[in-house]
Amino acid sequence: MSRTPLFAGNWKMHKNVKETLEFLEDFLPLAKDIPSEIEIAIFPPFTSLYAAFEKLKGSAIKLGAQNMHWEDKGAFTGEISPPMLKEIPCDYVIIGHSERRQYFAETDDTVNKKVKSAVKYGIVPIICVGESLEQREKGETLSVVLSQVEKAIWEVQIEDGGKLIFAYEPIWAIGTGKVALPSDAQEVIGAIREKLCKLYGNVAQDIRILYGGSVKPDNIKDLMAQPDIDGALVGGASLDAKAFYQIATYNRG
Ligand SMILES: O=C(CO)COP(=O)(O)O
Repeated sequence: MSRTPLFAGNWKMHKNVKETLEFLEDFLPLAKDIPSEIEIAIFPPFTSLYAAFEKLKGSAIKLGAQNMHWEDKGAFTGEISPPMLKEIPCDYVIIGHSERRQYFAETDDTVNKKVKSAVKYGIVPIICVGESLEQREKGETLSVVLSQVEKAIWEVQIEDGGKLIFAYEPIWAIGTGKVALPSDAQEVIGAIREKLCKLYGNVAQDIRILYGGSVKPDNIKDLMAQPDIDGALVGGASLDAKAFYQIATYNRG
């Protein structure tokens, strides 16, 4: 079993090119100190990706995009294709973030198309799933999340667990300061892993599953203590170099 902890910074619609470079000026010297058995990735807006790539040369920090189209080219005004991300190059792409499902009409079907396309192009998708507050209060969390998982990877074949990453992000925990209880996050993430084991067999033991939703330096340690949580997809706190560094080095004293 090999699941390298991953701390992924989803910057959302924050940081232009100048601000991206300023962040990296601060973060790169700190990151030198992060042990190699921990992986860090940042997800700037599309317009900052290439500048980030240039600045990251020679460092171990990975780069990803926040979304993409599933087709490789065509008349899709405003969209970005997988080969365009490969060209930068991006290692990862976030697929199906709840903000895209909520505000940009992303469905389980388009998520599935994007996951298939990412796997085909060798960009590792970070597939986001998570329930709303209403669904949690109605006791529907596991059925909602497991259905999202199953539909996202419908007819997706993988030969090793490194090809897919999931992020469990309860919608009510995103940007609210209300982090999930580590035991609740473990319950859902453990159930996701069980589902993946049924679908993929042993390979699923190598699929990383992250937690996301109000992750901060002061709550990461308890989350990482859970057996199935393999890292975090961090929003707000990843915009600050010091806070993101503190999250990645959570196990120091
Ligand atoms: O949506 C998130 C990461 O994708 C989480 O955002 P916050 O960490 O700001 O709650």
